[in-house]
Amino acid sequence: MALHALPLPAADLWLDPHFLSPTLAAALCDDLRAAVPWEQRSIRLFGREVAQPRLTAWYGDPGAAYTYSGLRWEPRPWRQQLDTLRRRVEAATGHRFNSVLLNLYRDGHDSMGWHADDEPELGPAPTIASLSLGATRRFRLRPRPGGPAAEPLGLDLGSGSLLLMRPPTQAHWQHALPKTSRAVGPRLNLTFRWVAGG
Ligand SMILES: O=C(O)CCC(=O)C(=O)O
Ligand SMILES: [Fe+2]
Repeated sequence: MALHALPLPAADLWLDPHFLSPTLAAALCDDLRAAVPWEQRSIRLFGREVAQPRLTAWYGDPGAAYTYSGLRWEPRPWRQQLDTLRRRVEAATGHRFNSVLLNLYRDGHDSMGWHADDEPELGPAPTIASLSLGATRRFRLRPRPGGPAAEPLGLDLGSGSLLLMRPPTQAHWQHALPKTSRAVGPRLNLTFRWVAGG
């Protein structure tokens, strides 16, 4: 029940595989899947609208608006249970967060491509706390072009795990949640963030 440091050069990465109990994690996963107004957003890719291969939702303090893949997102007001989770994550990490992006990966076809969370709203040194619920999926990290001469890393993020990415992780590494051909159930991921102006 504590974060431990993962040895990765030019990064500051911490993992608690058992941040939430399996029972609480499963209950939260079921409840959020049912209660959140999930949307499938599109991103503009080479001038074409492409549906994201996952469902998303965005909650936060008033004014914590965020531009994600060229889209401006106004946050929904905190659900009680998300606010409670935020407070727990803040206590465990020692960082403050004013918003959370929820991703629902319905099955192994849903995914997230390689990226770094380095949008201007996140400031020069973003800290991101990532809570996973439901099916275990492999989260991958690789050095950014010109980044450290280091091997890519794969982390199996299980239900109730908390991953903390502190600076300079986003500056030197990219991450992704690849598709899998394994039969997997739904996975929910919550990334708590601090958005400037919120
Ligand atoms: O689903 C995950 O574990 C990663 C999500 C992520 O990278 C993001 O929301 O920026
Ligand atoms: Fe990310």
